[in-house]
Amino acid sequence: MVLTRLASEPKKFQVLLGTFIHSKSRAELEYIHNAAVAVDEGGKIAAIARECGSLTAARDEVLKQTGWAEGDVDMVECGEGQFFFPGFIDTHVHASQYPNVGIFGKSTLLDWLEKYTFPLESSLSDLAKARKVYTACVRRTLSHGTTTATYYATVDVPATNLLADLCLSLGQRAFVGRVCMDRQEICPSYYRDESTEQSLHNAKESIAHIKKIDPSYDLVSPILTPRFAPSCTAEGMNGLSAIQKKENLPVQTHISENKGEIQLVSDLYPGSGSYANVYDSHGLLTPKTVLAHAVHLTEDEATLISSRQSKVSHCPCSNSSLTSGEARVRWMWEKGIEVGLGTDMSGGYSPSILEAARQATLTSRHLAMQIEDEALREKSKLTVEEVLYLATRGGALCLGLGEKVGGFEVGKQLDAQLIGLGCVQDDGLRAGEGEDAEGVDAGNVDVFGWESWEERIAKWLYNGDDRNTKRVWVRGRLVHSRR
Ligand SMILES: O=c1[nH]c(=O)c2nc[nH]c2[nH]1
Ligand SMILES: [Zn+2]
Repeated sequence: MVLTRLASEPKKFQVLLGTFIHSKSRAELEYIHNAAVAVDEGGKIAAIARECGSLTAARDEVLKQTGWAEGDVDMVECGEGQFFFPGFIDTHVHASQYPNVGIFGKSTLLDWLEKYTFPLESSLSDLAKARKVYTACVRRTLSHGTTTATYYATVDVPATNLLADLCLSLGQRAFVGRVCMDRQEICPSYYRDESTEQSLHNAKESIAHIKKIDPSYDLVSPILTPRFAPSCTAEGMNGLSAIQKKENLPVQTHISENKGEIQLVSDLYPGSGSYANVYDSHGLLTPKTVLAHAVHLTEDEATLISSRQSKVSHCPCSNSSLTSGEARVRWMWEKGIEVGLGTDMSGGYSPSILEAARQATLTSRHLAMQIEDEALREKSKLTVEEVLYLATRGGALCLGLGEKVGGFEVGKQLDAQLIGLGCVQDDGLRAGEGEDAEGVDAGNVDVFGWESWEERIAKWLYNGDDRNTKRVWVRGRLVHSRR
């Protein structure tokens, strides 16, 4: 089958034809074959025709349902070995740290911040440099299928606003956070807010900018971003909580990533009882709060976080790179906490949520190896289906986007990726020898033709990369194409 190019002047409507795969539940993927998804001019899914026997029948059915004339529609058809998958959701990523991916040596969190991270972030007050870094970051993450990213920018307001502008123009759904660091004795003198008052003022400035460029926060939303408890004062956190309540905004921060960090929090907030209590007593544990890492949470902290309906971003690449530890996803699920995935660049070494999903399975296996009881050990391992849920619907729920994105349903927006795997022919070569049918390198995944769909997905998870991400759409707009 031939994949139709989108015309440079897109038509009003689109119909995607082929196989659609998405999470039905945490445990189960749904495979919808011979299907058509109709997308309206606003990027919303208007109709779906499922299991029609052939793509022609699916196309006819969806045109009948919508009443659209064929001439008004751009058709996008899966090629051999291709399928549509929901766009990935990165619930925790530092756009400002993108140039440092892979550069962490043997450091752990607190020395890594001092040595690698604060100097880079502070240098992005140079707007030309910020433009270069942020453009590369947004383009790179889009190319890996990340349709929604929850970004930390820096303390600098103009650079943060620039990141929001770029997300809007490049078409990535994003939460953009100006980083609050108002605790003078902890934050480096060259990289911090001048005062608590200034910190809150700057947070509001960034919110006002985003409101101006995207008044309904349709694509880009501000997110309140106290860096982590050690870098913020009590007054600063209380002030952010007041803004949160007034504006009903999301919040992101870090929690319990590293033992030295936890000790620092306990020293700075004596009598608080726990790291989670520090945020809670300053009004920052809300249903719209995403807490990154949560590696060393206690039972009581998990119970508190669950009772506040706050969410957790699991960042396995980062937790391994900075030797922070292993977050217990299934334990958090059992506590009733919603969990998504974060790349946490550049604590994490990769811009890819597929890589984060892969590492989530491996981290769960490292946890399993510490369990004596065989049944419990098996249960603790995360499955392919579960980590792909974390990467899509789980992330959407963490960000309050569960009704908008994360799967293929009528009424949701089309945030999706077209995945192509390499099809091995009878001579052992792939079409075009080393290239797929489109003349583009199909990457590491060789499909021999006898694999079930479940096996193809497992091969994609464990060996896939951005070469398999052929097209990416956000709100129906084509935002990345490998051609
Ligand atoms: O992984 C992390 N990355 C950061 O930039 C950071 N700041 C505080 N705590 C952090 N953890
Ligand atoms: Zn982080």
